[in-house]
Amino acid sequence: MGKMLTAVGLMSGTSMDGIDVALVETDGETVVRRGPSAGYPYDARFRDRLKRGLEDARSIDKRDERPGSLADLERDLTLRHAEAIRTYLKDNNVLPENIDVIGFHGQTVLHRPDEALTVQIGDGNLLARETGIDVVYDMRANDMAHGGQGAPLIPAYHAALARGLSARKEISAPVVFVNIGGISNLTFIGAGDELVAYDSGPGNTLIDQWVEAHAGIPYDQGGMIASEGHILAELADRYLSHPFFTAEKRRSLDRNDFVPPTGNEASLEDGARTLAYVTAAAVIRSARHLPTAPKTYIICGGGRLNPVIMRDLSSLAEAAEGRVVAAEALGLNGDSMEAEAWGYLAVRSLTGLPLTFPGTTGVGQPVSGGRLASKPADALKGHG
Ligand SMILES: Nc1ncnc2c1ncn2[C@@H]1O[C@H](COP(=O)(O)OP(=O)(O)OP(=O)(O)O)[C@@H](O)[C@H]1O
Ligand SMILES: CC(=O)N[C@H]1[C@@H]2OC[C@@H](O2)[C@@H](O)[C@@H]1O[C@H](C)C(=O)O
Repeated sequence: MGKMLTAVGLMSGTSMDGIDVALVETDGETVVRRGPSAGYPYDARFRDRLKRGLEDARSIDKRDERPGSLADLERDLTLRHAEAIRTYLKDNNVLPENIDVIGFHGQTVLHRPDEALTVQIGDGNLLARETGIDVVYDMRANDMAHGGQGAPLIPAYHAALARGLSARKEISAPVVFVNIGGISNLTFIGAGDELVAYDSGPGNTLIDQWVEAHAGIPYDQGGMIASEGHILAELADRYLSHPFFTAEKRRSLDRNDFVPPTGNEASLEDGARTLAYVTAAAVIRSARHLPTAPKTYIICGGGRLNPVIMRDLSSLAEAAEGRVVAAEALGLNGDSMEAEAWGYLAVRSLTGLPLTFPGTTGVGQPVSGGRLASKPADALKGHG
């Protein structure tokens, strides 16, 4: 076993709902301990600023450009991450000097894999100065520079978790991890640790945008709105016949690749119901491109908290002899898994281990990645 490091991962995902923080102890291969985790939600005003940031990012053609509001937003986003770290460490009685590295995802504001362009805002150097901890950030860029899609990156961590689960009797192989965040992605672990992963379709973003526009709320909590509606077959078919599902090659998704229905296409309830179905059916449809049909689907991400999505997923998976389990049923944490992954990947980056593989992002050969921002030489900064 290599040198054991303690890493804290920070994730601000495509749902733009807040910052997830989690701790892992790892040598970059084996995850020895998963520590405490926490979520720090963004307030509505900051979410609106992030949404404006996505608009401003549309004009970027070089990844270090920061047009419009983006420079200010990057700074404020980073300061919010620093605050999240401080609160997390204090609440969990962890001293900053006991953390070897922070894995910092930042916020994706633009993702155009066909143009080899992916932009995550987040200032690693500022975060290192603010926290007094080394930071590994910008972990998608090197994959793209080597011909990969730049996403998904979590599969290496899923593979490490799967190694720890292999003895569990309730799991039949092959296993697939499904992350239902803003966008959904899946990681298939086949015989001999074969790793195949890709984005699988819209996750919660369409539902979130729909209920925000029609009910002024950020998401359909507990699927309550969807459970009052009916699936509109024609609308569902329109989403599920998108060329994304039938294309020869798997590609990673940008938040704006799928757009919500227009206002008069459905009632609030029928829209939410149909989009929940689309989320589930997109996963199963994308799973058709896997080498063999999965027997166990392990569900992570916020979408697992929507029972309407989970019921649809279960019945669609059962029809193909698969079984759906939430991450918690296996002792995993479906909310903090991405943050854990970013901590794990930061340690892999420090040790030069690959973050991505031909089977996960389409990169030509396994590559490492990430940039290191070292903590200030004069050790810990005060927080004033
Ligand atoms: N209790 C709940 N009931 C229904 N849906 C929920 C619940 N809690 C969270 N969600 C959904 O999950 C979303 C957040 O999921 P998650 O935090 O996994 O996304 P993310 O990390 O931002 O996305 P990505 O994985 O695409 O980067 C919310 O926007 C919401 O739609
Ligand atoms: C470009 C980008 O930020 N992509 C995200 C997004 O959210 C889910 C899906 O699309 C996945 O490809 C990725 O995040 C996960 C955590 C990943 O890279 O593994």
